[in-house]
Amino acid sequence: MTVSDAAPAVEVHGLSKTFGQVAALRDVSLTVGRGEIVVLLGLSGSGKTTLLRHINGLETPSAGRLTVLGEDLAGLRGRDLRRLRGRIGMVFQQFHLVGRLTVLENVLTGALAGLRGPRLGIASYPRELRRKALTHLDRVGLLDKSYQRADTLSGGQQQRVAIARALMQDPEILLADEPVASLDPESSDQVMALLREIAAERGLTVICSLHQVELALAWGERVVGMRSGGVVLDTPAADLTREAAMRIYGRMTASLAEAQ
Ligand SMILES: Nc1ncnc2c1ncn2[C@@H]1O[C@H](COP(=O)(O)OP(=O)(O)OP(=O)(O)O)[C@@H](O)[C@H]1O
Repeated sequence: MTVSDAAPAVEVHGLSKTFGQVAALRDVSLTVGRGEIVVLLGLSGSGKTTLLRHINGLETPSAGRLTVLGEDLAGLRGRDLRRLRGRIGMVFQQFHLVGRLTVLENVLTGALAGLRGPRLGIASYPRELRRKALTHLDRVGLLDKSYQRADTLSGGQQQRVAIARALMQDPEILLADEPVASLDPESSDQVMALLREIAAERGLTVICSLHQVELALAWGERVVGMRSGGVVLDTPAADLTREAAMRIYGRMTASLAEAQ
C-alpha cells in the first residue's frame, strides 16, 4: 500500500471560490474518508455543485487547497489530472445519456477514457468491456434493456444506466450531483438504495448532493449542510434533527425546503 492509498478520499482546506461578485464557496474545509457516503445538503445555490466540480478538478480554487486520493490538485495538469479524474465517476441530475444509442453503448462510453481512438457501435469495443458493461447493467437491474434505445427508458432507469456507465471506469470516488432531483419518490428511493449498495459492495466513496432533508436522513451516513457557500453542519445522519436541518435552510422551514 502506498501513502496515497492510505490517504483520505478527499481533503478540502479553506476552499473559497468566487465567480465575479458571487462567492460560491466560503472557506470550506472537509475530510471524507475512503468508503464514506456523504450527503451534501443545501438549497439551490448553496455551493454543492461548485464543491463537487472542485473535487473533480473542473474548477480552480480562488483560495484554499484540495487533496483527492492523496494527490494535491494544485500540482496536477494534463495527463496527471486526467489520470486522477479517471478514478472519479460522476452522475448528474440530467443523466447525460445519448438518447438515440442503445443502453449498452451508453454504458460502454464510460470506458472511452481508457481506450485509444474513436468507437462506433457496440462491436467496436473489446469483448471484455462488453462483458463488463453487461455485468454492470445486470447489477443495476437493467440487463433486459441492454439493446433498447436509452431514450425509451424512464428517468429512474436512465439514472441507473448512468450509474452503470460510471462503474465502467472502476471509480474509487463517485460524485453524484442531485442524482434524484428529476425523479419521482419511488424512483428516487431506488436510485439512492442502489448507490448505497454499490458503495458498500465496492468500498466506493460517495459524495452526493441533495436538497431534500428526508432523502438525506434516509440515505446518507453523514450529512454536510451547506448554506451560502459555507459548511454550516457536519454530522452523522443518525444524529441529524429537523432543528439542526433548519440551520441549513435558514428562516425557511424544512418542509418548505422539501417542496423546493
Ligand atoms: N460558472 C459560474 N459562473 C457564475 N456563477 C456561478 C457559476 N457556477 C456557480 N455559480 C454561482 O455560485 C453559487 C453556487 O452555485 P452552485 O451551482 O454550486 O449551487 P448548488 O447548491 O449546486 O445549486 P443547484 O443545485 O441549483 O446547482 C450560485 O450563486 C451560482 O449562481
